[in-house]
Amino acid sequence: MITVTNLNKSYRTRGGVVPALQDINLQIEKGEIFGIIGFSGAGKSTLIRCLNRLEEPDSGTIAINGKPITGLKERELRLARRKIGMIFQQFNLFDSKTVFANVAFPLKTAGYSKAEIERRVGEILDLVELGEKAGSYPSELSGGQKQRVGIARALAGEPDVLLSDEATSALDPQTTFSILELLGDINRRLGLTIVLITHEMDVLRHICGRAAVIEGGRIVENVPVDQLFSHPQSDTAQRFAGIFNFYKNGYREEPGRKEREAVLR
Ligand SMILES: Nc1ncnc2c1ncn2[C@@H]1O[C@H](COP(=O)(O)OP(=O)(O)OP(=O)(O)O)[C@@H](O)[C@H]1O
Repeated sequence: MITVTNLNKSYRTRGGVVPALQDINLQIEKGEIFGIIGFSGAGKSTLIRCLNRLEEPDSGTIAINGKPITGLKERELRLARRKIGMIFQQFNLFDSKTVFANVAFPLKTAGYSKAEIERRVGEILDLVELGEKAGSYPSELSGGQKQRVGIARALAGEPDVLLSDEATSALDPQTTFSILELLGDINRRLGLTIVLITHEMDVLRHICGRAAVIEGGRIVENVPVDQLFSHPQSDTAQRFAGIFNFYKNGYREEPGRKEREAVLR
């Protein structure tokens, strides 16, 4: 379970202080797939990056399975982060390393034995159906395959939580669907808690049970996804749901998916 209490975060820039998150309170249950939506600049990435302290909160607390993340010293934080996997829109793979070496990397730095690394990487590559690509380099893979490597690397250390920062935004609809299927499957098989930022209502509807809507650094809605579509309350949710329903009801031949996403950004 992830518990966020009274979280605040602002950025200090040359132009002044930018409040990015204000008084965030959130509870995400173990094994849940939890969505975060909001327009560009709303604070989604800041929130998800605070969960593993890639961004340092100004105040408030975050606990994962009862263990506080905030307040940990450097070394303890490094250990805690091993149980929090993360995947990114641009995959963030090492281009000069093979698929095997990319997935093995976090295990090596965590001090796993060579035999254990061989076993674990083999297992996890099979799980993401990339067993035959172990010796390939990222440049030899499709976008969907690269993201599968990203997922495998994030899962290698057997995390409790997977954070996904727009992991499917760079992928075509069919590949997006296959990555979502994979995440859903991993969630079911491993009981992994997944926190997922998305701009795509299709993604939210397909995989998330509950979602928070962020507006101007504040959570303005935190409800089951069905409710977000049927009874959107916030301005953001109404616009997301409205645009989604507009296209769903037979206007698909108008602008394409990319234009739709542009509208949502
Ligand atoms: N490193 C930074 N320095 C200064 N301001 C920042 C920084 N990162 C984010 N911000 C500001 O904080 C606010 C929230 O940004 P954040 O990236 O969390 O939004 P987002 O909802 O993830 O947006 P997007 O969908 O465009 O990625 C914005 O006003 C943004 O300009």
